[in-house]
Amino acid sequence: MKTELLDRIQSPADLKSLDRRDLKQLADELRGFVLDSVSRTGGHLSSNLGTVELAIALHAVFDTPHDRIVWDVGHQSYPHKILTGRRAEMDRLRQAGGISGFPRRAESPYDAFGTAHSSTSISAALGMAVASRNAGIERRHIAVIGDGAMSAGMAFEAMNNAGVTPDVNLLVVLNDNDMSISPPVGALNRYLARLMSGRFYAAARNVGKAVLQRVPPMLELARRFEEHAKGMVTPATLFEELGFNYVGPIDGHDLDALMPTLQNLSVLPGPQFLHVVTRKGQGYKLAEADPVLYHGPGKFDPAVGIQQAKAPARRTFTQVFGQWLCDMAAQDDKLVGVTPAMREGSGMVEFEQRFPARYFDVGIAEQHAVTFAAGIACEAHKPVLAIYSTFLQRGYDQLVHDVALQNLDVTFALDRAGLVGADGATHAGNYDIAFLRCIPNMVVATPSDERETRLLLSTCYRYPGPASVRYPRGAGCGAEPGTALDDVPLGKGVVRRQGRRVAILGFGTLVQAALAAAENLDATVADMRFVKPLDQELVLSLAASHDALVTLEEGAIMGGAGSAVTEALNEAGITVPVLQLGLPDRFIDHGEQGSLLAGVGLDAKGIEASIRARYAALLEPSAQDGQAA
Ligand SMILES: Cc1ncc(C[n+]2csc(CCOP(=O)(O)OP(=O)(O)O)c2C)c(N)n1
Ligand SMILES: CC(=O)[C@@H](O)[C@H](O)COP(=O)(O)O
Ligand SMILES: [Mg+2]
Repeated sequence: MKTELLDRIQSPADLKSLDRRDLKQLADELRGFVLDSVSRTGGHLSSNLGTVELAIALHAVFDTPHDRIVWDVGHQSYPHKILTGRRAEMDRLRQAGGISGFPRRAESPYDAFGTAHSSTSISAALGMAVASRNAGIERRHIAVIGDGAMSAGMAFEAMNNAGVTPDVNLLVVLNDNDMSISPPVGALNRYLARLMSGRFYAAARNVGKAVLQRVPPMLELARRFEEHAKGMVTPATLFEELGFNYVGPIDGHDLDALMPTLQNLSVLPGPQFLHVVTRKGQGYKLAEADPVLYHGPGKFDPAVGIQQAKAPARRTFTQVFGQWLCDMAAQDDKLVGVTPAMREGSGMVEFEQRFPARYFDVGIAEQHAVTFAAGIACEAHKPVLAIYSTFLQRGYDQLVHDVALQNLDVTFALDRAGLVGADGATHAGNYDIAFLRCIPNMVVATPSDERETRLLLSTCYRYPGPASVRYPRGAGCGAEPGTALDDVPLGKGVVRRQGRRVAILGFGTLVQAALAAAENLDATVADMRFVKPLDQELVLSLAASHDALVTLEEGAIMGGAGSAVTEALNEAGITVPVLQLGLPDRFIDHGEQGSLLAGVGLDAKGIEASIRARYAALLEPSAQDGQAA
């Protein structure tokens, strides 16, 4: 692959000397490089193929890193990373010790704001703009936000605030590719489509001209209001009504349109809004045709594209959930499925096809999703909200205030619980056990394998209040989930292996590693199934029949399932040594999921080692066996 011009780019300063023709060639080279490099590492592809020209134009026009570019979500920031001195590091993208798949302040001065959860860019850029203004610093602040991310509450809140904040150097670039991960949903999306249609295009072009003439934004707005009142022009865009100067839509792959428009906007004060139209997967035919499949692929050969695996892979927990959802929906017509923009990731494709009237993709709107589910539950329907653990963090107040406080019957299917691997700390679902178990009325279930996942989903679904079932990213141990919709007694665990001296109380899929470790230790292993209600009886009986306990969970130790066990023992006035194993009090970077778990001592070997280290005296064979004899 030819990279003659790309080879000359060490930093964005090198872009300044390239003429328009060179920049276009650079775009071709950069796009080829992105495709080649993502096909070798895996990562987010379609979105990055769409931001090549935008990244070039922004860095060519603005004075980065003095000027701030804030990429929303940041999954589309690879061209930016490559242009800002990280080309050589793309080989280790999202791998342990390598660079992140998202912008990170610690990684580069060009990464103005750390992201990965969506719709934060306008708030962050506005905050920076206000700080710069107050400090008297001449600086531009640019938020680049996708049409999917634009649909979230935070983006609207920020626009609402920015539109009346005087004298801020803020430019919002809406990167509109008419796609979220899956096809976009919602009224804003429809509105954007109308904006792109001919009816609005002429009006938008006029606004563009007005901007270029440097008419002060508010005056311009007032003028158009007046004209509109007289029925002379088409209506102002929503963004203008919110106090922004709206320019566009322009072709985001056309440097001849992008460069002069950005240059003009770069000297205008006040909130500016540029609407660019791009294509997800641009330049790679297979991704253009199927941007969903190429949103976040693993490694593949670009010459042939993503291939179906020959041998059927082990079932993922997501698939187990998706199948359960369809089966339960077939049995119970009150079941309603809700996803905040994660249809594929949450395993709801088949559910949507089979039960379209009961499927709701509410957009990137976790807060709304939770309260929407609460409303459905008020009317005696049974919502199942499928949500990644990390994204439920967005809907915490809604969970407490709208669902739990009213004891509403909402089932939370929490995918990606625990360490997720390549996406890293931003996406790790490490906190849900701790933040859910402290909420009154909540049930918190932690299945240990695929079969248990199905059982606990049915159990929580039938529980007439708020209940959550958490399961990790990827495949389980291969336990056949079956087709039944049986449930299990609420708040009761089961002993999986009877041993002596030490009892391991496992919460979730680490029970499998505990069983392996227990063989060498001759320890007892209990699959606790529920963090809440906790099986107090089982905890107390294990404490009475063993010298020491170990709690095990793929979640933050602080406040987690282990804490629930120690609280129960304290309450009963029982003193027994308890070793709490789980995730430490630090953020864990990206890497391969299994290695990350091993790195924090949560594989079978690490669990055995921790238990031996803590209970060395207890496990000393001669001393104990001698006593026993
Ligand atoms: C709060 C939150 N919810 C969900 C996601 C998952 N997610 C990542 S990218 C994405 C789609 C974003 O669409 P858009 O902003 O239009 O960007 P595009 O991929 O089209 O470039 C979603 C839903 C997320 N990162 N953060
Ligand atoms: C950027 C983002 O939030 C998603 O694209 C996420 O990376 C998907 O993760 P999964 O691959 O686990 O579905
Ligand atoms: Mg989009």
